[in-house]
Amino acid sequence: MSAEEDLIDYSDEEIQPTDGAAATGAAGATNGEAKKGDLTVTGAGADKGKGSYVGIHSTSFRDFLLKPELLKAITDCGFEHPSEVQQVCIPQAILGTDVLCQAKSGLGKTAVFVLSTLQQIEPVAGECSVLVMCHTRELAFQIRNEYQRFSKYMPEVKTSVFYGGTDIKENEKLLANKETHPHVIVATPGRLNALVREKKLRLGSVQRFVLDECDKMLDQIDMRRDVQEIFRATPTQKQVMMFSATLSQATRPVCKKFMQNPLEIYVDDETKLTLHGLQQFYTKLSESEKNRRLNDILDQLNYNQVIVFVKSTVRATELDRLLRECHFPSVAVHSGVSQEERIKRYTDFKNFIHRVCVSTDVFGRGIDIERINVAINYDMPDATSQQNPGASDKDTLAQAADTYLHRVGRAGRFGTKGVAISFISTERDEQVMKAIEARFERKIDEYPEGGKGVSVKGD
Ligand SMILES: Nc1ncnc2c1ncn2[C@@H]1O[C@H](COP(=O)(O)OP(=O)(O)OP(=O)(O)O)[C@@H](O)[C@H]1O
Repeated sequence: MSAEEDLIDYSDEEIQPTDGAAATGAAGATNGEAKKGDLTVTGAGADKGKGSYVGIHSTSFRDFLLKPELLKAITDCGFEHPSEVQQVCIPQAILGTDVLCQAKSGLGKTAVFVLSTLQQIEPVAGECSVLVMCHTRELAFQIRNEYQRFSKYMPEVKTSVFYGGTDIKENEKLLANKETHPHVIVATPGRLNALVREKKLRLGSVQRFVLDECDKMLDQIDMRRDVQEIFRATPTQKQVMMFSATLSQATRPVCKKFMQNPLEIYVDDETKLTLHGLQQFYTKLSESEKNRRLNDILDQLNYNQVIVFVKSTVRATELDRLLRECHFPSVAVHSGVSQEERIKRYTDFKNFIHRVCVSTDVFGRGIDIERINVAINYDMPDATSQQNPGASDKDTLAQAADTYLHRVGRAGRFGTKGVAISFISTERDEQVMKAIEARFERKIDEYPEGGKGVSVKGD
């Protein structure tokens, strides 16, 4: 049977919606629509008032009535006030309500599910009750670290991360021993599914099922198949939460098939998806001018850390080599290096050992490195029809615009200042840029000669 034939056609699949959430948090909740800043909130518990969001207006994390252990960890992390998305989601999520959430990049979606799952957790030895999945290994690693940060004062809670490219035997060893068996598992779907299929991991105790970057995970057919298989191995009664900065009208019903009466949060006005603190530019040039221009920009801008996106692993390796030859403290992260080395490079970059990271789309979503204040599209994103057989040009351009939004969102996180610069060298690049401008109703300016007036720092 060919791989294609083997695929489950999702539209024919009957996913059993969970009903646990309906029985708990959503019980008695009314459905309606409300506004909270840039967010449109519908579904469970959204409409406790007319025309405005009248959930808990929390100016402090204390208002959520979280466990003291969590509040202490939140203070240690330096979080003072919950962000808009946290204000909207956390009060419902800690009640067990299903959540489908779109919110701008870098505004704290991770803490929504990390805090709300830790708030509800009652760890039992040898049982996993929280399952979080995302699309890349580095992101899984990062999310696990967030769990560790926030569960600092909950030593009884064990968290593990499982992803491909590492020795599966090590995962199996952890799972075979009640003493080391995690209560929270963060994983990429391929490895997780392998563990489930081999019966090394049993998911009968899962109470919370989280998908980060859910559109990416469900739009990609092979990943969706793994996610579905894993979903089916978990109990019917559970809380399901999904998150992304991009959630198209087409993807929303797919996500909702996994849920029961969810709280839905969308940024329906796409113009509100771009980050306020981020200045966006393009620069026109030929392919052969790219290296020189990158050098100039890196010399001109007073950056903290820079991420440079390229379209292939070969180009990432080459560009990184070139930058290091020019004495820029650069590192490359892509799927062409061993997994151990990839995580090492990610960690080194996060720890400021390198200032420039050349990457493929492996780092295009979710990766949170607060000192990145410049994002450069050395190669413009473009979802080709090869990657999306049958997709229309309109759809591939929309996907490229999504990729752009996620990539540039690596700079200017949590309201900080940042700069994004895109290299436009082909007609297709121009088309993609036009699609981005149209979609987000934002004119992107030409990068000024010598970087004049472009400021990347908060002063
Ligand atoms: N309430 C808060 N106060 C201060 N910092 C916060 C708060 N919430 C989150 N942060 C920080 O903001 C940064 C971005 O958060 P996070 O990575 O969760 O964003 P995100 O919404 O998942 O973005 P993306 O869509 O890019 O994945 C992180 O460094 C996080 O620690």
